Amino acid sequence: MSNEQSIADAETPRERSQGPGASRVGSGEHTSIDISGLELTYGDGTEAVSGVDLTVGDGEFFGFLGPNGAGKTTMIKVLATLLSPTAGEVRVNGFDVRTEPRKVRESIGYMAQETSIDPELTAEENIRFACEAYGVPRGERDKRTAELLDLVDLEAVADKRSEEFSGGMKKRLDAATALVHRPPLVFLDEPTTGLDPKARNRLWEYFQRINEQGTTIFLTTQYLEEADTLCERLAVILDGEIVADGSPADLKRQVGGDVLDIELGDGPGAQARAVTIAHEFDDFDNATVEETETGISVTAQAARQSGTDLLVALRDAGLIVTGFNVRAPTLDDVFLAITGERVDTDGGAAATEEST
Ligand SMILES: Nc1ncnc2c1ncn2[C@@H]1O[C@H](COP(=O)(O)OP(=O)(O)OP(=O)(O)O)[C@@H](O)[C@H]1O
Repeated sequence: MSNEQSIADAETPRERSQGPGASRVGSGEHTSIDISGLELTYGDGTEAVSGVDLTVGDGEFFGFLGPNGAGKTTMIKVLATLLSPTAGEVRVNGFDVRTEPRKVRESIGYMAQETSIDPELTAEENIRFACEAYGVPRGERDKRTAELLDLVDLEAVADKRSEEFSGGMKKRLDAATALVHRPPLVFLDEPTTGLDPKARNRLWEYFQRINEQGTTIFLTTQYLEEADTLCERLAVILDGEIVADGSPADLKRQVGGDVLDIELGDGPGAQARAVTIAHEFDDFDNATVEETETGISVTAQAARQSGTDLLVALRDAGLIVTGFNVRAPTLDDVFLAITGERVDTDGGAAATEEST
């Protein structure tokens, strides 16, 4: 049997936080999320999260990364009280997810992967509906609705049915509905997947604005550029365990050195031979070497100093080097070094934006 609960079970909130930046509720004074020894095993025996310890401070813009199936959505569902932990302690805004789930729900916003807006309703009606569902007092609904339409830049289309909206507009409306009760903490589960860069940028501005106003943000994303731009701190989850935690700059430093990208001319087994030569190279102890589409990529402390020596060694071995570049590591390289795989972002950049 599934241990998943429905957020629709949540009772209408009675107590309400006073808005982004409102004083912290519950016992954890400066901690939005406090997780210790969290385990989540599904009914079929799948261990989706095993032994996670994690703290997210008040007002942080926190990013949670990992390959498909690593356990990101499962973690968000536990934090949003949609799944009950198998073991461990989890407090959200100071409230225990097991014993105080209603208080947790009242104090968070949750933007799931699938938008929850009603296509038959206009933008304004969708926000009003969310105000009702979250128990925003009647006298405040007009002002709150107008504020949110302005915040996500949808005033001009307030009276249009949302089924006519582009993918980016739907996402922005969905984000607005997650905020009607002014939660101090918002979960964004892959909020920009499938959007084109322009639509993505508009959502980024909006997320940055609410974070500047004091809202803590917990974001999962498959776009590492997004995590790099927005997040002050990141954690990487792999097979249900956190394997790295730090600022984007910290994580890049941990990769150890720089990245040397080498392009090779055609030739039988050119890339495989180049990988072997790079591995045999004394200066590149502990280097990460991988084949790329057009050549190889070497991540090593000595990439800058000894890169040309490797190029000479490749030429001496009869390989044709058609180009090379030394650069600082990106989060993509961090991800590769930690998880052994590049992020798969297939299916992204699909929707078109923007008719307004
Ligand atoms: N309802 C379920 N029952 C059983 N196993 C599940 C269930 N939901 C997820 N899983 C498994 O739990 C593991 C973690 O899944 P989860 O969806 O949390 O990963 P994720 O990091 O969010 O991946 P994605 O980026 O693909 O959404 C995977 O092995 C997945 O197959």
